[in-house]
Amino acid sequence: MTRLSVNINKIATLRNSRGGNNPDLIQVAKDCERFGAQGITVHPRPDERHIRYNDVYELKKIVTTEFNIEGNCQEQKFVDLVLAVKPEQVTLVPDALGQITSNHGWDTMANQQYLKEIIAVFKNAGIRVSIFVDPVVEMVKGAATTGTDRIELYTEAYAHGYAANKEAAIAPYKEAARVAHEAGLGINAGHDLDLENLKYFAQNIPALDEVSIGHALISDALYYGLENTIQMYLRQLS
Ligand SMILES: CC(=O)[C@@H](O)[C@H](O)COP(=O)(O)O
Ligand SMILES: NCC(=O)COP(=O)(O)O
Repeated sequence: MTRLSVNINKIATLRNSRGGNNPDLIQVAKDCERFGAQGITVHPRPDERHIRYNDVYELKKIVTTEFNIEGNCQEQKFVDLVLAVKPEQVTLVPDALGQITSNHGWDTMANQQYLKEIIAVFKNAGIRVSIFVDPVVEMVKGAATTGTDRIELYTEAYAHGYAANKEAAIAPYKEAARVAHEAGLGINAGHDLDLENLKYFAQNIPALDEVSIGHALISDALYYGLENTIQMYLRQLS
């Protein structure tokens, strides 16, 4: 069954907006797990716009499901953080500094040697590695040469195309997932997944190990409450 990892970046966004500790990120993470989340995901960015590096150390003390840290491994501070915290999983995302959010996967062909080296560093530390890729067969094949344990399919294109033509939107992801599964790669997915598009995605990607969902889930929680929202998302995966 596909695991739901709740990305709590936007809880930190709200907290930081007033300078105090409300909402309490650590308590929210505990409650997300109590409400049924099967993982906690954070994405500490160099500008610490939401998740701060210190949050990651504090979260490590309390996360009891799976802790997934996403970020750009080309930043040494990120590498040092992950090796110090040793989460269950690190997801490598090739973000540039000024991006408003993550908006592309790795070029696994052009970065093959670099990825091989940095992935080995994390795997030698006992950390499962996932790398963020677009649903492009060549990029998935390139990922399979890097030693990564999993890929995370970048699902923005699917989410944006879903309403107009869900069959067309899912097609590249089905092919990318087929190639990944045949290559022995685990399959994660994330970005802009929500209550409308999640079930269809999971139904069409049978080997899907994990989805990490944040922006839409936290937004939905404003209306439905966090406990109810997490269970609504879990029902889309059951
Ligand atoms: C990698 C990805 O698609 C998201 O997990 C990303 O972490 C979202 O980052 P923001 O919450 O900063 O938009
Ligand atoms: N890896 C995707 C993630 O963690 C959350 O992305 P989003 O749901 O905030 O778009």
